[in-house]
Amino acid sequence: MFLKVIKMVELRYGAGNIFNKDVHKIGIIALGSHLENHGPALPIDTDAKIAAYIAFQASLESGAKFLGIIYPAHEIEEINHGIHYTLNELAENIIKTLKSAKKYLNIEKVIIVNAHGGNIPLFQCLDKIEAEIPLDIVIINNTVIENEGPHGGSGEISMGKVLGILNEDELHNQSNIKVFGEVGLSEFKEARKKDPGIEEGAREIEDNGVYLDVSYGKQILNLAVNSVLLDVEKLLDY
Ligand SMILES: Nc1nc(O)c(N)c(N[C@@H]2O[C@H](COP(=O)(O)O)[C@@H](O)[C@H]2O)n1
Ligand SMILES: [Fe+2]
Repeated sequence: MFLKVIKMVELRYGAGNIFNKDVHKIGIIALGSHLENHGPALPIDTDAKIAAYIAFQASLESGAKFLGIIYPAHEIEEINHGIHYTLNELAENIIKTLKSAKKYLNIEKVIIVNAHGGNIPLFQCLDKIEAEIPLDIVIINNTVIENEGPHGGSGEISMGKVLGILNEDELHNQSNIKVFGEVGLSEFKEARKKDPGIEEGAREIEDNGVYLDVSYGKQILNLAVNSVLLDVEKLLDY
């Protein structure tokens, strides 16, 4: 049997352009959706790429550890525009991932950057997640969802242009909700009845269509990155 000798190494936690040496205890992980329709102009993993951009940018600017991205996503049953999983399966996957971050990277606090509206009910599982992993704190940051407007609408189109994932040749078709009913979640009548936010988003697409505004896209992304940086500063104070 080979004894694995772990050589003790003095790690330079304070090195590099970081907030301070304690940021290494903080992990930032992205959560979106990889498999859902966002109209003809945006890819099916738009939410995942937006979440990953915000999480990675915030980790670069703060020095906190970028923990990658969660694969599964949840969605309410009244909305069927992609492949989604139960809240329990999503929570179990997050617990497994964060346990691994604790074990291998000694992460003590985590910020989950969520960019998919269907994951919002994850809040209900926060106690379960915190109870099952030996971490101090888990924050779920939904800032980008609070500011982006309708599903596949002008906010996501404009962020998509900034990120280079927008197909501009299809922009004129994006608001054709007879064909692409997922835009603005317009075709999901039950969801519109149950959630005034979804109804408002659908009406916006029906009344105003979809437009591209690069500075609007940059503004939403910067707001989201800055809100994650604020969460990092809050966690450093604990
Ligand atoms: N997809 C979704 N599921 C829900 O349960 C929601 N409440 C919402 N909310 C609205 O849709 C936008 C999110 O679209 P993405 O899925 O993030 O692309 C969000 O801005 C709300 O307007 N969405
Ligand atoms: Fe989504």
